[in-house]
Order: sequence, then C-alpha cells, then structure tokens
Amino acid sequence: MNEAVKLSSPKKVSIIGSGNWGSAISRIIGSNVSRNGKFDSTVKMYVFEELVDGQKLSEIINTKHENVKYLPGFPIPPNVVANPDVVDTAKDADIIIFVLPHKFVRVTCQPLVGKIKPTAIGVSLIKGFDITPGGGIDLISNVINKLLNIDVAVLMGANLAPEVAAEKFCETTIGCNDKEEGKLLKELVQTDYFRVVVVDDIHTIELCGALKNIVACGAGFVDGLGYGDNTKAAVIRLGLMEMIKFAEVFYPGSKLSTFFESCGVADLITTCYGGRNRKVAEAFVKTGKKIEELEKEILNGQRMQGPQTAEEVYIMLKNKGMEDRFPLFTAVHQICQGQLPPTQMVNCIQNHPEHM
Ligand SMILES: NC(=O)c1ccc[n+]([C@@H]2O[C@H](COP(=O)([O-])OP(=O)(O)OC[C@H]3O[C@@H](n4cnc5c(N)ncnc54)[C@H](O)[C@@H]3O)[C@@H](O)[C@H]2O)c1
Ligand SMILES: O=P(O)(O)OC[C@H](O)CO
Repeated sequence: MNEAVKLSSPKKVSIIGSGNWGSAISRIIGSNVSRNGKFDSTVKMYVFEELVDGQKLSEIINTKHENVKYLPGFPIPPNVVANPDVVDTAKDADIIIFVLPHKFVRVTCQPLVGKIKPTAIGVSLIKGFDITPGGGIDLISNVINKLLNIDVAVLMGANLAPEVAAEKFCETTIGCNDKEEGKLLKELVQTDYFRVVVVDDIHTIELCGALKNIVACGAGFVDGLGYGDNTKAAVIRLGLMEMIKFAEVFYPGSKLSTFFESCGVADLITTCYGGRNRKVAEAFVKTGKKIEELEKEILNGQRMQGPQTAEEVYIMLKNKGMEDRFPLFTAVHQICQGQLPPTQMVNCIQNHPEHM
C-alpha cells in the first residue's frame, strides 16, 4: 500500500483546477473532508488566475465562496481555499486531484516536478489524451505519473458538472489498482447523490472518458442537421463500437465490463444529450462559424475537449494507417477541421463497417 495511506495523520487534499467540474467536485470534497477525520479539513484549490470584473478570481472565491465565472450560483464551502500558486497548493498534499482541460496538463504540472510529496496519490478527472513525440497518444494519468512520479488513479462518469453541483443523483467510476487507496478515495468523494463504484481497470475508464467526447461531437452534428433521436442513437451505438474496438486494438487487456460502468455507456449517453461538446457541435452546423469562435461565444471560458481529442486520435490513426477502421472518429475530426461538410456525418454512419 502507498505510504500516504498507511500514515495515520489526516490526509491533506488539494485540487488542481477550478473550472466547471473542478468547482463542482470541490463542493463535494470540501463538504466530505469537514465530516471525516481521515482528511484534513482544509482543501487547497489551484486557480488559474484571471480578472473577473476587475477582481482576481481567487480572491472572489475566497470572499464570496462562489466561482462566479465557472460555476455561478453554487456555494463553495469556506474550507476550500483558492490559491493562484500551483506549487503552494500541492506541495503538502497527500491526495492531489487533477481537474483541468487536458491541453493545460503539462504546463500546469511542470512546476510541480520535485516539489510534491513523493508519497502523494494523484487522481485524474481529466478527459483527453496527450500526443507523444512519435505521433502516438498517451493517457493523461500516464503523463502525470511520468512527470511527477506518483501513482495516479482516475475518476470518470456520467457527471455533467452543473447537475452534480445541483446535487441531482448520479454515479461515477473510480479506477484504482490499490484496494485501500480505492476505499479512501471513495470516502473522499461519495455522497448520497454521488455514488461511486471502484474498479481496477484504470486505462479503460480513461479511454471511455476521452473517446466519448468525440462521439458527442458527432451527436451534435446530427442534431444540428435536424435528424432525430433514432439517428443520434445510431451515432451513439456506432461510437460505442469504435470506443470498444479502440480499447481492444490499442489497450489489450481492457475489460468489456468497464464499458457498462458509469464511465462507459452512461457517460456517453449523458454527454451526447446534455454536454458542451454536443451543444457547440450543433451550433457549428447551424451557424457555419468555427468551433473556436463558438467555444468562446457559448462557453464563457469553459472548454470542450472533443475536437482536440478527435485530432489527437486522428494523428495516431493516420500514423498507423488505421483511419478506415475508425470512420466515425475520423469523420468527426475532418468535420471539425472543415475538411468535410457536416452532412458527411450521415454518410459515415450509413456506410459504417458495422453494417458490412
Ligand atoms: N464540466 C463538466 O461537466 C465535466 C464533467 C466531468 C469531467 N470533466 C473534465 O474535467 C476536465 C476539466 O474540465 P472543467 O469543466 O473543470 O474545465 P472548464 O471547461 O470549465 O475550463 C476552464 C478552466 O480552464 C482554466 N484555464 C484556462 N486557461 C488556462 C491555462 N492557460 N492554464 C491552466 N488553466 C487554464 C480556467 O481557469 C478554468 O479553470 C476536462 O478534462 C473535462 O473533460 C468536465
Ligand atoms: O460537457 P461535456 O461535453 O464536456 O461533458 C462533460 C462530462 O464529461 C460529462 O460527464
């Protein structure tokens, strides 16, 4: 077992990231640590500093106890303390929760190299991939593990942040290889409205979390084209088949059963109906504007992960000459880039290899 779990002093928890999901999970963690003696009652939360109406966001969070930009309307417990210094936030932590848009992982983690407890446990809530120098992809938990030399668990599920913040019932999946650490992490985040299942298939959980964002863009495209729920269900099913095939081909040993946890089919469905990726992709078709422009107009600083993830997957598939085996992932990338018209989404699903 990791030394951090063996020690009996209360575990210090830090959160790296304070966007829509970071702020929502801080409500749960802040509330749980104040009622559980296994955890230190103060939670430090790293805030990428910016001015909101002329005031520093970290100061607003520490005085109003609300992230007025990324999760307005929901109080953040006062024992969650915003900090714009990432090293100061993480240096004493026993459990470090990483929750950032995936493009900011390296730049945010780099200053932490050699500055955190070697016994710390990381938990990644981040959905996406990293591009390797050879044109392959790596999982974000591996990137954090290699950079910071700590064990990294994951937490992914059907967890639209605004619904979690509103305490509407949902489930989530924690991936952790150590049973005791898994139990501790479950105690840290489980509530009566946020129910946790712990499994030991970290990589599959993470694959599900990343790949479903590509499928959600496809769902948004067919919504934007005016197709119905049956069409979207086909996109979801064919997307799921590609997700499973992707795990089989590139991550042998992945368990099919993991796709039936909250991180799998459930997250795919909720994102394809209620997520930001779907919403922006629908607007992309209806307005003809660029994705980046719409992301700024619609999401007010929040980020969608689907187009970037589609590009990461496409680069890897192209390098391996395997685009044809994943036509839905490939079409989503090409549509996002303006290389194919959105109407091609329908041709893609009509001619999908699943029907041949
Ligand atoms: N929002 C959700 O419903 C949800 C649910 C589950 C998982 N996730 C995943 O959690 C991760 C984080 O998503 P989120 O919704 O918390 O973020 P978000 O989409 O709200 O992104 C905004 C965050 O990015 C930060 N940021 C902007 N520029 C930065 C920079 N240069 N360096 C560092 N940070 C910068 C902002 O300060 C803000 O905290 C993503 O991988 C996402 O897929 C999100
Ligand atoms: O709003 P999206 O599309 O980024 O999806 C959010 C979450 O990943 C849902 O679990």
